[in-house]
Amino acid sequence: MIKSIAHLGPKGTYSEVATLIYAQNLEAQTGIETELVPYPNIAQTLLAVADGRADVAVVPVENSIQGIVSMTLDSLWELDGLQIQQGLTLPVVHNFLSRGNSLEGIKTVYSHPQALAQCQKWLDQHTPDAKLVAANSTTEALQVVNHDPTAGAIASLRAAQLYDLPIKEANINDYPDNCTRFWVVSKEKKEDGDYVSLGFSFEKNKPGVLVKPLQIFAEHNINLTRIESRPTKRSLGEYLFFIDLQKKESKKEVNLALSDLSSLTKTLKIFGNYNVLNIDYSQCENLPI
Ligand SMILES: O=C(O)C(=O)Cc1ccccc1
Repeated sequence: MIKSIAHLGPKGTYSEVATLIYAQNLEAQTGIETELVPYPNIAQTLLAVADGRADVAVVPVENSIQGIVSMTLDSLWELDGLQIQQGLTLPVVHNFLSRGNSLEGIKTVYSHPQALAQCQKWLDQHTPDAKLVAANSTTEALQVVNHDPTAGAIASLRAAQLYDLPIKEANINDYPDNCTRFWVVSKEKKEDGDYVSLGFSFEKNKPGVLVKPLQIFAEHNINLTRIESRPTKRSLGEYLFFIDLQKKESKKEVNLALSDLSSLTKTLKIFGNYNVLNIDYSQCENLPI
């Protein structure tokens, strides 16, 4: 039974928005109330599930403009036993919040690195001389912004409402249709779902080492929807590989491919079988304050 849900905080983050919607859907299905618990960064959010303090965690994993959230993949690899239960795709609409009178007076802009990067063109055009300060989340620095009229932040509509901060400019994304994929993670093993996410490492990275794994998926007619490499942190040039694949029609083929893959790799971790819920932006506008 899910009672405690960990998410990247403080309140008002896009992670909290995704978590609130997930919790609303869960409570509608089970009738059980849940408690949302904010954590200061993604690693601690996932650790809370790994060590049993929370039942599930909701963490960002990929953005349509900036790609992967590396801390999520790195933490999932390092923490054993975590399984993806569900994917959530959230439309992300960034706003520029500040108490300052004009954009010309802005000297510092705070936000999560992904949010800063997703609005880089807007920042270059409107606050070119401001110092950009990366924070653990879009809302970590809102107390500072609330007391310094030369400071601004990139954050959600919900954050503006929660911290009573004026929106100087709304929807400053560099590209329309900005979406972030979140994973709902717990210790429960799940066998069904249209998607599978996995990670693997080799004894030694040598030329062509990736050819055989890719051949295995091709021979089993399996569609890979994402492939990423991440440093092993052991030595420069040594990589881990993360793959998302679609399992829709070929559950048997996927299981055969994963069996073939396990004989090629030093470590193979299946992070889960899951489905993805696409959240409509209208669901983000009427959340409880
Ligand atoms: O910091 C937040 O609000 C998060 O939830 C991480 C994030 C940052 C930017 C886009 C999507 C998620």
